Amino acid sequence: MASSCFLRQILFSSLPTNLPSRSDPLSPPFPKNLTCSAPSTASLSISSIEILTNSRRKLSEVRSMATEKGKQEKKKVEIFDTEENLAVELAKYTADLSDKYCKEKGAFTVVVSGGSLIKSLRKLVEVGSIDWPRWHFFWVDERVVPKHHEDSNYKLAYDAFLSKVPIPPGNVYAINESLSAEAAAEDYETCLKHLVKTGVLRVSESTGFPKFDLMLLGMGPDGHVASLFPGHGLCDEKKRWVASVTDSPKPPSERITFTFPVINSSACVALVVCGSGKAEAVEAALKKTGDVPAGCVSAEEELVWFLDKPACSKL
Ligand SMILES: O=C1O[C@H](COP(=O)(O)O)[C@@H](O)[C@H](O)[C@H]1O
Repeated sequence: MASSCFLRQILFSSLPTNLPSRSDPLSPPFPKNLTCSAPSTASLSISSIEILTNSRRKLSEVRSMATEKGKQEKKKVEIFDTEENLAVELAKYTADLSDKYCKEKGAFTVVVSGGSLIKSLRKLVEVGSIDWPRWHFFWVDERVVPKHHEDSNYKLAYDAFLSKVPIPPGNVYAINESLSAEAAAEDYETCLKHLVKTGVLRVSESTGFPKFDLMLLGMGPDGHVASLFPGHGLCDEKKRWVASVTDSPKPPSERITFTFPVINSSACVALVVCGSGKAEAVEAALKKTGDVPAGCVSAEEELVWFLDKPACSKL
């Protein structure tokens, strides 16, 4: 396949001259002082990115350098001609992982964000072979609003997805929105700890944080993931599994969010980003032209960026 492919290589260590550099005045005003609290074994040093094109899509694959433990995490960037194609491939990717984990361990633990990701999951409900009763469904972040509120990530997922598939209600872990943000975060963390004890949720051997099978994440135009915003101190959280936010720059201000150590202990992470409005943040995350939370995301086994063409227009 590679022979019929267009191949382009970008070396992260020496950026192409036609692309804005870190100090370029046209670069987005992303903070430069963000540090990530990824577990030590997930600390990565990206060496290069290869972009391959076939008739249907571009496929780029980033191989990270070895982690401290010598294990190689696989990074891929998949670029699709249209959001429709992206949605089809995202459904296949998720269904394949569901199949693998349901066979291997009898359950599939899946985490979703809110936002535009949910629309891109629409093709999943059409996949006939998924063993839905074995799914356990979580949110990487949630707004502290009633479940019927327009801002609720639960409502978004329920209306578009959960109401259409037979995941047992007992396997859907929504937050207790009657609590304060702080108490709701504690409550969710307690729930995760209980699921670890009962064997529903495994724990990463290298980090001690819960290890979800798949995390499906969106990214905001400012490069935020979950409710971890650029320059916010929570990006540095090292101990808590779930944290509260009371000063979210994007309304509503009260939220709860998984922390980076939890996100980055996942077996697989799919970062799904569409639209030209996010191209600068994609560039910042992948080419390190700015410090954005999305650039701190990693996975223990595989991280895949699903991008449409407008979102990768600055790569
Ligand atoms: O506030 C949030 O925003 C992000 C990104 O949303 P998008 O609509 O720009 O894709 C989302 O991933 C997060 O879950 C949500 O709470």
